[in-house]
Amino acid sequence: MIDSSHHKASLLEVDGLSIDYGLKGISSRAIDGVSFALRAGEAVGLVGESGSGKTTTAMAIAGLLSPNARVSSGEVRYRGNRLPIDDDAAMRPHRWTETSVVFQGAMNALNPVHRIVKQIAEPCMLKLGMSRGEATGRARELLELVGIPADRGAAYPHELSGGMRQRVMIAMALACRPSIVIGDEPTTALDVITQAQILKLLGELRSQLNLALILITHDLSVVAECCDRVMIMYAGRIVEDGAVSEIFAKPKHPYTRLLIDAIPNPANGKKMIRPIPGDPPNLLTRPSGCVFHPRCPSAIGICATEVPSLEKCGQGRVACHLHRSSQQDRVSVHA
Ligand SMILES: Nc1ncnc2c1ncn2[C@@H]1O[C@H](COP(=O)(O)OP(=O)(O)OP(=O)(O)O)[C@@H](O)[C@H]1O
Repeated sequence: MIDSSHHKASLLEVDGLSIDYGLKGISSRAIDGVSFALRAGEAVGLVGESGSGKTTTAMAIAGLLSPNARVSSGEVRYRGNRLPIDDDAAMRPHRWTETSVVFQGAMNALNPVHRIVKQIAEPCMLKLGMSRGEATGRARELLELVGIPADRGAAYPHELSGGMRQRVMIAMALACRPSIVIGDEPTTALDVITQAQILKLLGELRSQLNLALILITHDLSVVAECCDRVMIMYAGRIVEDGAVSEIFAKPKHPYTRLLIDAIPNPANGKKMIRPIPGDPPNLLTRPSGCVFHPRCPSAIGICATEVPSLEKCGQGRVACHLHRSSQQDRVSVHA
């Protein structure tokens, strides 16, 4: 369960959410008991290796789960109301109006045969009930908001640069006035300069519109730049959650520590991303106990047998036996 002190101020609550995917008759758990709360205007980074469940968590919130996904436990609440995330039709009125998504690779998401102004105007007509004229006016305003001159709206997607197309995707995501925007690796396909511009834009829009931002990334340095808070996922679970400043200064979970150590740092001559030793877990044959224990340099006996729950630790939360108060005494004795 999520911390009840968060409830009143929260815009979004994800509470004990577990999602399985069925594939060729086999069901595998993609996220397992994920719980967190998000406040209006907060920027949270969701970080973890490929397959850790970041996108599944995000798609559940946005009501965009794939048809073979099944919510096996838990719920998502928006402004205190339970969302029908496993019912595609019932989710329709909530989609894009409460939470919207900026995907990576805008070229795939945009329709190549329509002018961009039309593509931005479309959701305004469908979701906000605007006339074509009103929707076109709003689309032009949205283009200006994301730094594209309104007259460029007459262009087709292929006539724009990658950065401009990603700005169009952001404009589309804002079309129905959501209060939460999820960026799913929104800058991955872009060069570093354009990446910085897009992240800056997201930060500016966030404060201008009081948007809550969930930024999905493999890249902790992106999080350091634009988020207040970071949640680290491993094998479908949140293993650490806390303020960016605290987590970077003093990571608690050994996996977080390895992720931070892996960031290249030219200042100390570290030029390459250092991979984390061992293989990511196979979700069909999850290790017993803490799923990270086979790769964990600090594992102790209990880690192989008992699943650590995500517990409050300082200002944040961590799921690690080394940080349970009773274990801390034992560890300090042996240190
Ligand atoms: N539609 C699907 N059908 C079956 N399995 C899926 C589906 N989508 C995701 N999965 C599986 O669920 C697990 C979590 O995937 P998810 O995409 O949420 O992780 P992720 O952390 O976002 O990874 P990435 O960074 O690669 O996008 C993975 O094992 C993945 O293979």
